[in-house]
Amino acid sequence: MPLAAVAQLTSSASIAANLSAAQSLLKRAASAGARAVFLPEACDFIAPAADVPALAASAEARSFVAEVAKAAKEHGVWVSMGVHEMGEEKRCWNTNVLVDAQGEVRERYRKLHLFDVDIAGGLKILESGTTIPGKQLPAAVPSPLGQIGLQTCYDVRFPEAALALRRQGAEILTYPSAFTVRTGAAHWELLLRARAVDTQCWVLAAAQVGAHPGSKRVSYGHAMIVDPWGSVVAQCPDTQPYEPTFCVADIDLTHLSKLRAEMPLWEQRRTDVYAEL
Ligand SMILES: O=C(O)CNC(=O)[C@H](CS)NC(=O)CCC(=O)C(=O)O
Repeated sequence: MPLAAVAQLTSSASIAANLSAAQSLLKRAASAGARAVFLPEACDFIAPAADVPALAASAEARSFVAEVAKAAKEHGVWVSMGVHEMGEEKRCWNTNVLVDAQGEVRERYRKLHLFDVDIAGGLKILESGTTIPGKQLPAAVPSPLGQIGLQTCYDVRFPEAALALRRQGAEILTYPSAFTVRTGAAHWELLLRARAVDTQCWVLAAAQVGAHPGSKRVSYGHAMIVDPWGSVVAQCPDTQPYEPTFCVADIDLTHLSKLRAEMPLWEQRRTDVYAEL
């Protein structure tokens, strides 16, 4: 059974430092036997909104995916990574890039749902200030682990997208994330387990953790792997000081097929009564 590694780390505004953290995680995960490594959202950099356009346009940011892809090839692992992809008018796409073990980009998913919230108690983030929303939901990508459906962070709150991915074949859903501490404490595990149970998919959720140097942001962490029954089968430690780390699980598709046969949700939907989502 193929082993998946799901990472947890603390990105800063230094793209070079973040690249070296990613490279070393790939090396460690590959030597632990992982066939694929899942890096969090914004693993190229996390910086104050005002600095995002210049950082995203920098040479280091533009070569980040190619450098990680080189490491993927060197270590023979697939990689999913969340990065800033420079777009138009000083805004970027928030993209989950999937690279195969030959270092070839297999898919780029641009985050559909942007985190524009103003929650009483202080949490105000306007992701659309720096980010262009994606327009497409690419089909799941066949991989040695199974069919991978790409999502990102806040997307986990929109079950329609997860159901659409399952409908066209996903067996694994990825949610590279940088959840806030407040919303994470309330909803992170609940949402990930709910999406696993709704779709009967494996859920791989890499996460940013802790205080990001050079920015006011603090991320919730708790990177985890949820099986299609909704059990949390692996989780990264929450002990401080945070170090780049990963958790692993065997991605068992026999377990998934058995579950889908025992509880055939997709044959039981009453789309004669309500609209298919
Ligand atoms: O902006 C970057 O550099 C990286 N992107 C993020 O951190 C994004 C947008 S601000 N974070 C989330 O979507 C958190 C969602 C969340 O916390 C929730 O749904 O509760």
